[in-house]
Amino acid sequence: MSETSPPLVVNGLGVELGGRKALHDVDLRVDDGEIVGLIGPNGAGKTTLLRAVLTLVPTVAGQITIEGRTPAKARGTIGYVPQRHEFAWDFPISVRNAVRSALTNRVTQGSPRSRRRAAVHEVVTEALRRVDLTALGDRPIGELSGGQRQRVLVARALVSRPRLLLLDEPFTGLDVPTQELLTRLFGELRGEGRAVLMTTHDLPSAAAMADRLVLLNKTVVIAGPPEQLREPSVWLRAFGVVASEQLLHTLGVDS
Ligand SMILES: Nc1ncnc2c1ncn2[C@@H]1O[C@H](COP(=O)(O)OP(=O)(O)OP(=O)(O)O)[C@@H](O)[C@H]1O
Repeated sequence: MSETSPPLVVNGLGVELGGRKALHDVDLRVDDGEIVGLIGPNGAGKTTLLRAVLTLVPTVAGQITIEGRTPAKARGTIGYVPQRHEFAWDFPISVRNAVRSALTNRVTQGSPRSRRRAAVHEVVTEALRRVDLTALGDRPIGELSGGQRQRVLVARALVSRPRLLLLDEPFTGLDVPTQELLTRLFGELRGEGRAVLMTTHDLPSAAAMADRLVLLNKTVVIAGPPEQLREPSVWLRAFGVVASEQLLHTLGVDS
């Protein structure tokens, strides 16, 4: 791993799915200690972009570099929070074991053999603590609420202490206390120098917490700090609509 190469650089990325262009000419960069909000309408390609970084979909053009390496070489080093419905919640496993199963050897390989069990216990306990799930460690994952499930997914992403985190709609369907817990946690991760790329439909939260917003509609329409994106036409273009007072109202952008 190169500490000097950025956590994520995407250049001229193209992806085709089912014979149609899902993404074209996408340029994007996420730096250490930065939260980037990936925003766009349904079908804009937000999840596809995350999946391309994870090598879960093939690319047809461009390059992706993760800490200076190809996605194939960087596999297993990225923290990924998929959408909740993508996880097998009916698998008979406890919360603690669900988090432990996401742990890559990289984290404990520096520990002597005799210490390895204790090292695993420590990192799993720490991940559970950070998402406030310590009390539910023995609970079968199938018995969890939606908010608790989301916190399991975040703990799974954190347990290997990745430099780059990809979060796919982490706030969808959460109550306010859980949203606040995750917002606080993502802020802490930024403070630790981690890089976070997060898709969301929660535009006000994204504008409040992200250092930069990337408006995507098959390609990057515009990117910048939230305060620089106050021009209504930018949002209307990104969302492919002519005028939407409600959209602008949601965003707090003056029409
Ligand atoms: N496996 C697939 N085969 C064919 N087309 C696909 C596949 N997966 C996604 N697509 C298409 O690719 C486009 C981008 O989808 P994607 O899920 O990346 O969008 P998104 O921005 O995440 O949308 P949403 O906000 O609805 O989650 C859509 O038109 C979608 O129908």
